[in-house]
Amino acid sequence: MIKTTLPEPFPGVYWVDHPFVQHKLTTLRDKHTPTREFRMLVEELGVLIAYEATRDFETELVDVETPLEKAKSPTLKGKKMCVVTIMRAGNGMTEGVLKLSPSARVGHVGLYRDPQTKLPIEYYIKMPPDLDQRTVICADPMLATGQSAAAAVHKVKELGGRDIRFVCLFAAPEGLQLFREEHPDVPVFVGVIDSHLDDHAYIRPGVGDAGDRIYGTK
Ligand SMILES: O=P(O)(O)OC[C@H]1O[C@H](OP(=O)(O)OP(=O)(O)O)[C@H](O)[C@@H]1O
Ligand SMILES: O=c1cc[nH]c(=O)[nH]1
Ligand SMILES: [Mg+2]
Repeated sequence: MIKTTLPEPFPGVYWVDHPFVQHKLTTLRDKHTPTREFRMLVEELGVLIAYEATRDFETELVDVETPLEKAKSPTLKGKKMCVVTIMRAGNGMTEGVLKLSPSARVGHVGLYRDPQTKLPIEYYIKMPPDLDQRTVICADPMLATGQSAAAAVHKVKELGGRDIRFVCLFAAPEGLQLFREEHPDVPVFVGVIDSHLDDHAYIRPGVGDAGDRIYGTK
């Protein structure tokens, strides 16, 4: 199980309450934040949330020679990672997660929410073959009803994923509950848990449509 010092508002849900994270999330909320800054912040927050989601990775001591002397110093212990990006909006966060671990493999799950049913429709899947040997970090900035996140993780499991974590920026309590019921084995690392979902299943107060704001499509 994940060891962390973070406060837990729900079992298995870890709130990244760092002041810089909270500050950047507030800038994202602002409807006046332009596309360029929005995209940049989502990427930065991808680094910061993934930083907490990987806190329990093991290290081992190796020999290193500094300019002054020989020393033993920790390195990551053979942990192989795969970042699974939930398109489209997940791509913004994934860029950040990859800054932390540039050699990670990347899997893609293409989903969009049907505006009527609010259910996710799958349009693309591509995963590396050895998912069972990797720690999988699924990234999507928005967890609203939780249906997209749950469907993406079902797909990852179907294709071999075992050690899975979910990283997001904004979550609704309803979505977190659904996700944890479907995937009690998958911890969630979240920037903020908002108040509720509105009649269109948008997170309130939220940020609006994250994909549209990252890519300037509205
Ligand atoms: O928890 P849910 O109710 O399933 O909603 C969350 C999903 O909605 C958004 O994607 P969207 O369908 O807008 O697709 P996009 O990323 O292509 O904009 C978001 O990025 C999540 O994937
Ligand atoms: O609030 C929401 C809900 C789903 N998708 C978004 O981008 N925002
Ligand atoms: Mg969208």
